[in-house]
Amino acid sequence: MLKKNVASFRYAFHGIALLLKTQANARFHLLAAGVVIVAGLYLNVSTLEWAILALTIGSVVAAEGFNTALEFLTDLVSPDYHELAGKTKDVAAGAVLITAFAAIGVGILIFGPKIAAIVL
Ligand SMILES: Nc1ncnc2c1ncn2[C@@H]1O[C@H](COP(=O)(O)OP(=O)(O)OP(=O)(O)O)[C@@H](O)[C@H]1O
Repeated sequence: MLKKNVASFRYAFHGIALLLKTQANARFHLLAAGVVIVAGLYLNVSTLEWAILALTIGSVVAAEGFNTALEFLTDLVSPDYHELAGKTKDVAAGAVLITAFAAIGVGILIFGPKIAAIVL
């Protein structure tokens, strides 16, 4: 049982490594997450704000992961051109974009007033 759980974790971490190795977007999102964490430390965000930032970062990176998994699967099932394959990839990419827009909104709401207080 424990052996199986350890193996499942190993596969999952292999998936994360694959995501970062093959997807420039995922690496960019991780870099952006690093910038957000440094900014959060510098600007003293509250516990609730950290929780919102953690969920936001997680949702963007996870969406990128689902998108990549769908791309792999689509390329396997439909290596040749097919309208449905295109729609699948477009919708998956759109879902990532939605989370990215939401993340920008969260960033503005949390960091905007703190930056304004310093600058203005
Ligand atoms: N098999 C296919 N049939 C039809 N359209 C496809 C197919 N593969 C890709 N496309 C179209 O080309 C677009 C780009 O596909 P691609 O596989 O390069 O995805 P991508 O989002 O650029 O991936 P990556 O993150 O690897 O750069 C898709 O969003 C889709 O509109």
